[in-house]
Amino acid sequence: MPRRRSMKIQEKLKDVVLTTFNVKRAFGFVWKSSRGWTIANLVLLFIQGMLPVVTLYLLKVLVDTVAEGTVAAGPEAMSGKVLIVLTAVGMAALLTGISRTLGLVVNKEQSRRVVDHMHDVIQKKATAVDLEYYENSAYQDTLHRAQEEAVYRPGVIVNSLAALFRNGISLIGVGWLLFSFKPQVLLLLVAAMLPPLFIRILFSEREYLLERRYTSRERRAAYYHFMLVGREFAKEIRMFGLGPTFIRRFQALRKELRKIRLALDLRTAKYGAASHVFSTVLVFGAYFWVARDALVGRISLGAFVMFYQAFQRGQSFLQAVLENAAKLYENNLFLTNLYEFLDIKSRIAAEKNILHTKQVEDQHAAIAFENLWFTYPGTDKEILRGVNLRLHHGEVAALVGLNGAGKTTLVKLLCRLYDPDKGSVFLDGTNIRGMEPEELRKKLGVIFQDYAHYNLTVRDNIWFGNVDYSEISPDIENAARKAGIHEEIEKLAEGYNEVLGRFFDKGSELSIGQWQKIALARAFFRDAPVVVLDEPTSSMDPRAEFELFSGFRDILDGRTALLISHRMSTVRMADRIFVLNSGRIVESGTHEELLSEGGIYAELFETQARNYQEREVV
Ligand SMILES: Nc1ncnc2c1ncn2[C@@H]1O[C@H](COP(=O)(O)OP(=O)(O)OP(=O)(O)O)[C@@H](O)[C@H]1O
Repeated sequence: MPRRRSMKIQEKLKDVVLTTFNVKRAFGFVWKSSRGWTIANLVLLFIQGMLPVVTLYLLKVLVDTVAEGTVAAGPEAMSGKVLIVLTAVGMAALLTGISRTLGLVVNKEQSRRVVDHMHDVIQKKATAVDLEYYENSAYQDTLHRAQEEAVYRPGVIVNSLAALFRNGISLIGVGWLLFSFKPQVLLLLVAAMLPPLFIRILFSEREYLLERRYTSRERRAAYYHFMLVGREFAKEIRMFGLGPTFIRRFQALRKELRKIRLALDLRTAKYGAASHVFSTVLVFGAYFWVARDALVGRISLGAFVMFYQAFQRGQSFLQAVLENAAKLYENNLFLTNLYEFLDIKSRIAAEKNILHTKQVEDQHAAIAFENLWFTYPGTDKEILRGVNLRLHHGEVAALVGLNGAGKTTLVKLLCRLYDPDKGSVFLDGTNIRGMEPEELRKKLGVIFQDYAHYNLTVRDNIWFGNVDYSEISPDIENAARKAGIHEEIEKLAEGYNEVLGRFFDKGSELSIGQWQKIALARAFFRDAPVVVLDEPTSSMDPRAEFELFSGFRDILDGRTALLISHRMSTVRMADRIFVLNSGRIVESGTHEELLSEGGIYAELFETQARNYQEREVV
């Protein structure tokens, strides 16, 4: 039993040491962010580390010279020597001050660079992970933890390493001085520092585990804060009087988190205080011992002063070394959150073993969905259950179905934001799983129902549809014309350079219908062979919708289009209409064909038509 216990302790110790010095990756971030500044920092640290040892030695020389002067040779004979030693002490003090001031500047700049570099690393990863992760709460927890910690922890690690390095150098020098006088005192010094270190490491780990356990609660509190201060919810919060409720919920969550953290802090303080009592007793024991040696004349006065100073300074160097080692451990532990995030693998990538081309007959299809089955990860409801659908080149197709039928899901599979559980999607006869996702997405001009409102210029909003083109491309205007928004943009004070939304100063807010037209312009600017529009006119007035669709085929100019809409006026102009129901395509044909079939489409159409007529009668 004791043997097993000692093995466990050994393993834990190994684990702690490995975690503490697992600095390669963190150092890599720092090195990449600023090589020159890192080198400058290291040089300054070395100088700063050496200076205290030099100063201590000069102190010994000074005291001994003064003592020699007063006792033996007389003050005049020694004053020249004292002056030289004092000048050296002064120079060392000056150098210490200069290197500290320079060190501060270098350190601040280096930290800023590290923070910016870490933002870059996180942003690149966040834009590369599969969409699936954004719709998954475990991922949101990981992202939250990575963002909370990652930006500043590598910088802190480097600072801890730097302090470890600087204090380590001083400690080695001071330790050597102490050891040469009285080796036992050095051992006492080390023994005094170990219990506080142990407590620090133990409670760092507990804090880390606690933060992991409460991430989702922390995120929930952050969500209430986001709703309370963000614009998106501002209207409803006022209309429904939700402010006090949200504030109460936020406070309750924060109070709970505060209570848990305070309990841990109190426990840390309790054990920390006990360990400090132990250290203090040892340290004062050592002082007493050395003072006795001086009293009985076993060591010189200079040696006693140096010894006393060296012991005091050695104590603070050792404390700093251990403190920084503990910090390294803690920060590395927290950086695991970042590594967990950075190590997320994207599943969506070009697959080499995929059979690229289908049978000859299907090569004529612009898009082909073949027997698609799909369930969202982490759920068990089959959304698509064997979808077969083929669109010809240049065809304008419409997809209809009840809310939740899976229309948007089908588009997500076409864009490879998800992969189906079974079945395949072909674009121009090529299995999309064999294509690089970026290449595939370049061929698709898609606007989702929840399109983005970029609070940037009109030009940016349209240009983002294809950033491979010039920012001042005349096609930006052409796209706006096609979407029926050009005239309205011209009326804005700054035209295409007007900032949209109210996020920034002097931004112009648009109506939802106008935003929708801007999003459409973005899709048209993409200039992709396939255009997919999910509810493109849901917020447009009937005239805007009519104008858009009466010129729609000209706009498409031979491109293939898939429209998803609940508006039958949009749907009926399509060459072919597909009805998605219970995870399958259950009807397909032209508007007239489907009406005469008398199925789901006919029912949807007639319900809408009746509704309009009734409203007109009323
Ligand atoms: N990220 C997701 N995770 C889990 N389930 C989802 C996710 N997105 C959608 N669903 C579910 O998939 C089903 C189909 O959703 P989808 O958005 O494809 O429907 P839709 O036909 O486009 O509906 P609507 O007409 O309302 O836009 C819905 O039942 C929805 O609850």
